[in-house]
Amino acid sequence: MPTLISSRFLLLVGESLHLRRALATSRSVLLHTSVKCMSQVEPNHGSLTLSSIGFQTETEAGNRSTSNKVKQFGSPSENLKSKEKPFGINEKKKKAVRVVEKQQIEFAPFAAKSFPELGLPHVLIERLQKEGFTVPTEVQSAAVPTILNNRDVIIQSYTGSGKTLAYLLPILSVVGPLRGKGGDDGEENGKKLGIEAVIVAPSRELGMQIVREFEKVLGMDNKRVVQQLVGGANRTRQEEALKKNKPAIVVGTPGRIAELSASGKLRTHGCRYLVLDEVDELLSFNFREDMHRILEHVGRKSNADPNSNAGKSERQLIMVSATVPFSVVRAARSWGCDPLLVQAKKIVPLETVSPSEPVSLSRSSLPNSAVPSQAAVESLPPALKHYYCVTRLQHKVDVLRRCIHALDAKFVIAFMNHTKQLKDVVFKLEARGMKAVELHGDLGKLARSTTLKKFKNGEVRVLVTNELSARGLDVAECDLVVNLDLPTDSIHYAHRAGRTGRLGRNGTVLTICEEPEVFVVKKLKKQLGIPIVSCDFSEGKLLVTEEEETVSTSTIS
Ligand SMILES: Nc1ncnc2c1ncn2[C@@H]1O[C@H](COP(=O)(O)OP(=O)(O)OP(=O)(O)O)[C@@H](O)[C@H]1O
Repeated sequence: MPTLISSRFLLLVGESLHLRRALATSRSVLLHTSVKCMSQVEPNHGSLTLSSIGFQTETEAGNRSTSNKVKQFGSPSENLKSKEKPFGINEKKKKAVRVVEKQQIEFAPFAAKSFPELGLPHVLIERLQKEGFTVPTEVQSAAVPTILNNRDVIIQSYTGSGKTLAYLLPILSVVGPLRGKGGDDGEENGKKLGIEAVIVAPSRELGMQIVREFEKVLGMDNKRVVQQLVGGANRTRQEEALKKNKPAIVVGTPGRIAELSASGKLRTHGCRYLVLDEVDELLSFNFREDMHRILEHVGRKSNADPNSNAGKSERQLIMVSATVPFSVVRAARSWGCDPLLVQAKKIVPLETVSPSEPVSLSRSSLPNSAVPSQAAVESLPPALKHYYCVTRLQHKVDVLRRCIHALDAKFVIAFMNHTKQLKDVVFKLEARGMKAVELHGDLGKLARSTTLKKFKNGEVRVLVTNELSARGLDVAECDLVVNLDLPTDSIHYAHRAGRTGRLGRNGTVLTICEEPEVFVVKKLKKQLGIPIVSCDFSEGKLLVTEEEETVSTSTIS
């Protein structure tokens, strides 16, 4: 039975962060369970500065816990101070979190111009430079120091804004061969510590992409520090690799991680970081059981007395997505410890987020509203152009082809809702001399990765796919996304659209629909707060036909 504890009561009695964590972790709150105390939120404290939450540079970065094996970076006096406090956040800083007044966040490191400003270890910065990463994105500027300061977070920022590095860098600052001076050497009294970071992603593709991002930063020599545990791959081989390589970081899908954990082949009780990437998807009904196991076991000491606070979760919880409905906020409050919401230029305590002010794209709060939510816009890359074109069902592929020619798009992702129809579209495009390929969950693992490779290296121009590719797929060059079928809601629209315009690039999104579906597009337009302009294609050009816009003829470059 869930134990319901009033957050107001907790705050009134002035419990320590440590106690809050213990209470939070001792609750047996089911995913999606509505926790009553959540309605009793603190008054709005406004945004926080990084310094007010204790942001420090490499020489100061704090430790999470006295019992945690990770040592401090930096000065001994700072270390000593931190050791006296649970979770490395001293009382002063804790207070600052509680009483901070509304204030604009305009100064560094939100606008950090280089990675060294974020307090990362030197050796890690060198690796980043080698890989061509020199300037952090805004969300990285906000998230890296916050995570380094041991805070539980939800990271919300638009698609393609670099959220993966935003959590990967602070983890690699502490775990593995690129860690800072005081980081964890992966051993205690000569014994290997085991898994120190678990990263969960909702699909194999996304899991593998995250592994590639880790490998990019780690470099070839250190690849074995991270291991993928995705479903569909050979489980025995994964178990053998776990035994042989003793990775410090695993990245996988909920099913496989939960399976290996239940069989005792994956020991994560001492784990320090739990990352839930695309968290809103992970908290969906499909993953409920596996996620429950993961949340209950990762970073939880197996021999801890359930009635005692000692040995309770020391893990740091990091939740990530471009779309954060209120269910995620609720889950973070239940499973995390005083979590912060980290966005590109803003950090606020989660307590200040209420259901009526969604973080972004809350299904429940944006039904028929004519007023776009500012937060909703934050899920989409700012440089995207959105169009829709009305046609008959049988002409959709023809419109797609004409659009590709008009925009001279080179890397096109076309979304449909049903797997069966993908083949037909591929066939029609190929028949008209346009290289296309289908990608969906019914393909085997090998076929899926071969298909993706072909698309990424430009062998095929159009990837015809379904919702599988809507989240996380990172093809920098993708310049056009087409909805051949309407997405089910604004969340799905945002994730599909986010496959283009990545990291500040230009991109176009075209929704091809039939006349009776136009009202859905108009609804999406309102919910997202973006112009989705009616268009047509003629003589190799895109013609804007929206009445309320100035009717103009334009070629989009
Ligand atoms: N600071 C940076 N400088 C240059 N490239 C970067 C930087 N940060 C991230 N990237 C690159 O940008 C691309 C997009 O990053 P990433 O996939 O993490 O975005 P995202 O916000 O997680 O997107 P989505 O929400 O769609 O999953 C990746 O190829 C990544 O390597």
